[in-house]
Amino acid sequence: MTIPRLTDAERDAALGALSGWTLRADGLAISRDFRFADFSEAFAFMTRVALLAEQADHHPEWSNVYNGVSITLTTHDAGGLSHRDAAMAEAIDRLL
Ligand SMILES: C[C@H](O)[C@H](O)[C@H]1CNC2=NC(N)=NC(=O)C2=N1
Repeated sequence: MTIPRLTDAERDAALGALSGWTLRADGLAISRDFRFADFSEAFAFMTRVALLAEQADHHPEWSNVYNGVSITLTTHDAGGLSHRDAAMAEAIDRLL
């Protein structure tokens, strides 16, 4: 399935509406690092993100070390950022 990439203006608007997310140097992904009290809280968050991802059929690139979770969002089907990344970032932030 082909999904359109955000234009530079759309990307800047999307980033402006998010807090804590940064654009990767190549402009093709956004990332945010999360920190929790302990592993249990971090993994509970990951579980909730996983359920969101399945619902949206849009999946994060992520890693976890103890109480930290790093998430990168990009749209493989678009070869860069799409509205799906912005929507997923907003949905993830609403879990906090
Ligand atoms: C077939 C299925 O809809 C696609 O492969 C979905 C699944 N999850 C996805 N997740 C992400 N991050 N990008 C995609 O392009 C993507 N595509």
